[in-house]
Amino acid sequence: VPTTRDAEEYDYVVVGSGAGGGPLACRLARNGYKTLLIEAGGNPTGNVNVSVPGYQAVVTQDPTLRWDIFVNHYQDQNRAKRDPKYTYEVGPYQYHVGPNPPPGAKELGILYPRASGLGGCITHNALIWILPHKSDWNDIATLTGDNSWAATNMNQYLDRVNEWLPHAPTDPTILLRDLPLAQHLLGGASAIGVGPAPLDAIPQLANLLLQSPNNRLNPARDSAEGYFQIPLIQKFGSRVGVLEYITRTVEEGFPLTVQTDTFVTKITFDKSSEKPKANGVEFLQGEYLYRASPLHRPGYGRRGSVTAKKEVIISAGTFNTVQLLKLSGIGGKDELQRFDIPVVKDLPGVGTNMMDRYEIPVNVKHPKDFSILDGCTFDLKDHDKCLKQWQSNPYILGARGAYGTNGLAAAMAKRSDFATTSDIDLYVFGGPINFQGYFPYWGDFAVRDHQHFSWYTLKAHTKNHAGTVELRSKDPLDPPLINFNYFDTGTTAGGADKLDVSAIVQAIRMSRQALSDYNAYKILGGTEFVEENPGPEMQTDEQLETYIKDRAWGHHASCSCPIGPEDDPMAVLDSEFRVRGVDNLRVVDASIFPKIPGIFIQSAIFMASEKAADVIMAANKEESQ
Ligand SMILES: Cc1cc2nc3c(=O)[nH]c(=O)nc-3n(C[C@H](O)[C@H](O)[C@H](O)COP(=O)(O)OP(=O)(O)OC[C@H]3O[C@@H](n4cnc5c(N)ncnc54)[C@H](O)[C@@H]3O)c2cc1C
Repeated sequence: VPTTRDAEEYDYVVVGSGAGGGPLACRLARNGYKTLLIEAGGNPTGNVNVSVPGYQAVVTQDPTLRWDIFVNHYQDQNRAKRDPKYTYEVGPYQYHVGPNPPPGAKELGILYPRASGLGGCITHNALIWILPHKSDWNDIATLTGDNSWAATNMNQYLDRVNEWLPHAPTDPTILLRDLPLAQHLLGGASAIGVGPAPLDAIPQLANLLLQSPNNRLNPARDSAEGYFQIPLIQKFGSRVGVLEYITRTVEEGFPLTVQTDTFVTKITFDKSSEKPKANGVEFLQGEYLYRASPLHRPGYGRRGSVTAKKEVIISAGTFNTVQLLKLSGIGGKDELQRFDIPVVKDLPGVGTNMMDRYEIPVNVKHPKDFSILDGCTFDLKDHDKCLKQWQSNPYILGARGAYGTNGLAAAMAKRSDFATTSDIDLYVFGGPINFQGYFPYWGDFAVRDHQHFSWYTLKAHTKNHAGTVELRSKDPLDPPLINFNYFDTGTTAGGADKLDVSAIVQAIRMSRQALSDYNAYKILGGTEFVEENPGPEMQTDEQLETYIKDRAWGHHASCSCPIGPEDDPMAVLDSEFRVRGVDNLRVVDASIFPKIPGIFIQSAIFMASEKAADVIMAANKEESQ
């Protein structure tokens, strides 16, 4: 394959167009810098799967977007197999989930959904928009001594995000037309201590659901317990995010070049001076090149490379940024030498410190369907009446029906008894789905019938930071080896694992309280239900801890290239996103955080991305003076 060097010269080359890279590339271009945004995936503009909030689960199955990445929650595969989501490969991109695999099936682990396409995981995520806590930023300022990370200063970056990102809660009337669903939501309100009297329940619930979990005017917002409807990244009930911002930036004529279907394989360095200087990237061009894509075909891809006059910025996400740095010679030297990769900079922290949240459901089943889902087939086919309704009412949110929501109707926010700061650390979402975590075709499973309701917990401010991302091979198209090292196999100092699991036990008990309080609103006519998971037999702390440790999952992987202080040998980045020990190379994505931020992570990444743009432009101005 001939090697071509791109004739164009760009100021900045940004690799990866998700939450980190997309907004950054747009901001640089909008300030006049010639920017190249390189994205491994294609351009999903016009893909209805992406636009419909109600498809948030099934879009993760879209073969044109998805990367099937499998991870280990536990390295001990026998322990890992206690999770019914444990998956085996039985043929190319064909899977067996759960026990009793057929002979010859290959162990894979637990599916970790990732999207590859313009907009990254923002094109397939659950749309939930919850702002970080002040402590997330103040802790970085304290750790690094760089006060520009202080929460008071970070506020301006939220304002910048708000310039391009629409977000709003769903119209509560969509939810409240289904009285048994409303009955469950009232149970949740009651469990968190704000349940209205049964006779006045619906108008009061509507009022409760108008409250925002993001109220910036409330100084006590970070520790405020309560009951909220969930803001989504959407406009008139359609997903709007990074993809649209990138498209607009190009259409408006800013100097942004977007190169999709281009997989970056290596960062190149000028090694003529003592400190290596990043000066470009090498790539392969073609669709679905990464082996994690179910549409991958072996043996193609056109080689190329491009130069960056000023800087290269890596935003390939928590797993792929690590892989790319290591393949380019930046990582722990022992690992690099094992794969015969010349060491550019020995940085042992690359691919360590990885964090995630823990999530777990309580699922119940009713004998009758939830009426909000009548006619919803979640399959993009002509018979999908909910899709018709969504398509016929493009400008009236309340008229778009169930697909104008992401299916997670409301959440209880709580500070657990095991939190070590004043911030809330539990979000417990309720919705008419059977959500049990991620495995191949989990989206189809979650909506296969319309009789399930789940209270599903997201544990924030988790303490485990023992996750790692390591090379599996020297081949850039091979997904890396990802170990989260959950609970007692991870961070245990100070009883960290126990604090995490105990908070989740408390959340399960709160979910059950909500299910019990459902009965106080029988006036709304909901039927009885059966608890399927964890199941009524699971009552003691020990039983619930086992259920959690066996089945918990996460989807906010982060912190694998952490910012840190100069004297910390495991810090990968300085407080200005610069990779230590080399010039002209930064990282801007979910991997940069020293600690996992907030409750939902996209808002924190967007804000960091806007900050990075500021920092990069300021450095450039300084240099040219
Ligand atoms: C199923 C799911 C639901 C979620 N729901 C929510 C939610 O509701 N709210 C929330 O706040 N967060 C949510 N998240 C998390 C959030 O979407 C991610 O944390 C965030 O998108 C990560 O941003 P990033 O920039 O680090 O990486 P990504 O968004 O993953 O972007 C990385 C991009 O880099 C590209 N890339 C990778 N390697 C290369 C390479 N070598 N060359 C070129 N390009 C490359 C990828 O194709 C991808 O487009 C969800 C995540 C998942 C998986």
